[in-house]
Amino acid sequence: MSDSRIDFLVQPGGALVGRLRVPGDKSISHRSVMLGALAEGRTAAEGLLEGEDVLRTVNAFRAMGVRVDGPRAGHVEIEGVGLHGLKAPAAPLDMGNSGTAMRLMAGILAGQAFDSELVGDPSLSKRPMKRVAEPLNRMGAEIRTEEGGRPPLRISGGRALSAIRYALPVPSAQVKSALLLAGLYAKGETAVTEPAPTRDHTERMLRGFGYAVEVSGSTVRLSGGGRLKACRIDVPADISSAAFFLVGASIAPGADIVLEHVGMNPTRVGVLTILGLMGADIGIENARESGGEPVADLRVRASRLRGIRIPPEQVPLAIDEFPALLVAAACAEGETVLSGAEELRVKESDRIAATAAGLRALGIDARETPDGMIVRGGGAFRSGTVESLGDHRIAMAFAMAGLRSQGPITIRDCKNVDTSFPGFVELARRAGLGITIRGGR
Ligand SMILES: O=C(O)C1=C[C@@H](OP(=O)(O)O)[C@@H](O)[C@H](O)C1
Ligand SMILES: C=C(OP(=O)(O)O)C(=O)O
Repeated sequence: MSDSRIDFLVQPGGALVGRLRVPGDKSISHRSVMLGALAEGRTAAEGLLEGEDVLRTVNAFRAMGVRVDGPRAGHVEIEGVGLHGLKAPAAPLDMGNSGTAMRLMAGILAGQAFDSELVGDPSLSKRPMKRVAEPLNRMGAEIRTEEGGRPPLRISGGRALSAIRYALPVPSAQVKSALLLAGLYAKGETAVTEPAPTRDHTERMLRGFGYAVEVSGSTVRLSGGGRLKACRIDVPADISSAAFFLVGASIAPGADIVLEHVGMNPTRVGVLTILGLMGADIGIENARESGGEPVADLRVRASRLRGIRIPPEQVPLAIDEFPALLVAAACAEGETVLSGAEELRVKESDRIAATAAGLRALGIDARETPDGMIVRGGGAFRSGTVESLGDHRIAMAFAMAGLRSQGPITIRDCKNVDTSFPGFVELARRAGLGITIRGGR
């Protein structure tokens, strides 16, 4: 987590070939550590993501007295302290770049007997937190934000929480999860209704830890006062990390890769649906169930993509994949229209603005709209420099553009790739991308 900047330099051409496994799912990894810490007994997980975001979650629990062995080579063991066994941290808990860590931790900390504070890096410090603070305060928590609902979050302990029924104003698995986690500490039944399906890893994993969770239609319910029992977890490869290779192999002439053990949770496969509509050639092999989550190997071969109107209902199911999908759109014949995706403006960067600017820097006709983008594709990228704005997904998406570029591409400020995908450069290079790291500015 050094301050030195790095850039990526990507040479034009190449193809992606071979078999590879991308690192563990970030959403599932955060939740494994959180529920493992709050459970009774020793939880063991395999395939955990050792990205900086997840390490922030690990360190936060260590600072609250939880023993965590590892992670090493994806293996971690957590000595759970039970729902009421956390200790007051001596200093603010630093969630780094991670929105998931900050919002889910807010739900957990709202139910503790001690005061706490959640802080983040400059990117996280700009992101909206009222979306969790407001409903948690309605449950009886006392969470104060900075001006404009931004971090830090100052959480007063010792409040008795009562369950609420809450309709999420925006589709957000992070807000849903924060409320469910606070609901473990609340008197009565917490009910969260979503306007559209979002990732359901919290619901699945709570059940894996022996906690009763009821799902009917778009509403999730649980009652406070139960216990979590330690379990074993197998974390699948992250489909959001696989997405870069799904796009890269689709746009690179001659590409043929297999991505192994990819998480195929139905609330996460929007990227496959959207690429499928664009004409991508993705085969699903060896579909199986592993530790409560569906997984499969994905075989991807180069294909001619066509522009589409992205169905708005797919947006929450592919929410982190749009930087990569829009790079694919730039290589597709005709126009691609993304709408209903205003949430992209409040991620690690404004991903609509950052992706449109990056595409234009590489000679592509990309027009921003308030809630999406219109991209005219079909040609190749030209040589240029893309500002990632410190956003890991912007950096990795534009690295793949090199596969269809007429000249080298420089991508600036890429060190945050380590938040979600440590080893990206090595893995991409081994698969055939001409990518190197430059000590930046
Ligand atoms: O719950 C999660 O693990 C996540 C939910 C999504 O955020 P929102 O809930 O803000 O949409 C996603 O963008 C993020 O990368 C991970
Ligand atoms: C939005 C993301 O993560 P987070 O909200 O956890 O920072 C992401 O990984 O793309």
